[in-house]
Amino acid sequence: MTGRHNVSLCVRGLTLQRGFRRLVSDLNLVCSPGDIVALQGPNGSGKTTLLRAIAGFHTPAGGSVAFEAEHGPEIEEVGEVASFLGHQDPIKAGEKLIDQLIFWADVRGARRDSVSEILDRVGLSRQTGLQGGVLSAGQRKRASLARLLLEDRAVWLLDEPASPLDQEGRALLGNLLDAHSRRGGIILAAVHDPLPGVTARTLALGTAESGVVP
Ligand SMILES: Nc1ncnc2c1ncn2[C@@H]1O[C@H](COP(=O)(O)OP(=O)(O)OP(=O)(O)O)[C@@H](O)[C@H]1O
Repeated sequence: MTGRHNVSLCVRGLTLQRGFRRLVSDLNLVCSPGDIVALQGPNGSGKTTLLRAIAGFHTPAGGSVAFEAEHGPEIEEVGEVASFLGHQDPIKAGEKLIDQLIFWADVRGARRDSVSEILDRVGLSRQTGLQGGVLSAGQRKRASLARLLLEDRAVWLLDEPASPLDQEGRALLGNLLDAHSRRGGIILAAVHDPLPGVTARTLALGTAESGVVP
């Protein structure tokens, strides 16, 4: 893992729409290195859509999302600085876990030799040779967390990261979030329950503050 992260996130006047439904109006959000934000709101209020818009997977109806690095070269693509962990894990059923992690390491410019240590960190050292399809739901979530660690991006965009982790998995997640924030990483997480192990500021969607009241 490299040194400290120094990326900031600036969301200005963001408006998000799905079909005829406006989910977010004129949202402003600034995150500095180390910030943790919990996105809260009822089902369908737009938490996933907001994460996807910040990740560059959903085109906003208005406004802008910008990442800025304090030092270093200009950021050309979101993927250089952000990892997105969605509802659906990216684990392929018919491939061994270790091979999938090595593939991600290659694609995302990470070191292959860190894969075993990272799988160990997320409690999957005994599952490395198993096919993705036989992993439990919680093990697949742990594998997604391994991908986050492997990619080592500054900004983590997480959709319900604690689901469906067991108690020990939640404690592990809490440690990872805390360590990421202490290194200057930014975390935005859509949640229905408080994030484990860390104190987050809350951004509530589906309220007058987010510009839309359901
Ligand atoms: N691909 C899509 N096409 C059309 N509408 C969509 C699409 N994806 C989501 N929506 C709609 O956008 C709204 C917001 O969905 P979103 O998944 O962002 O909510 P959420 O706050 O993350 O909900 P939950 O708490 O249930 O995960 C919902 O009404 C949903 O039906």
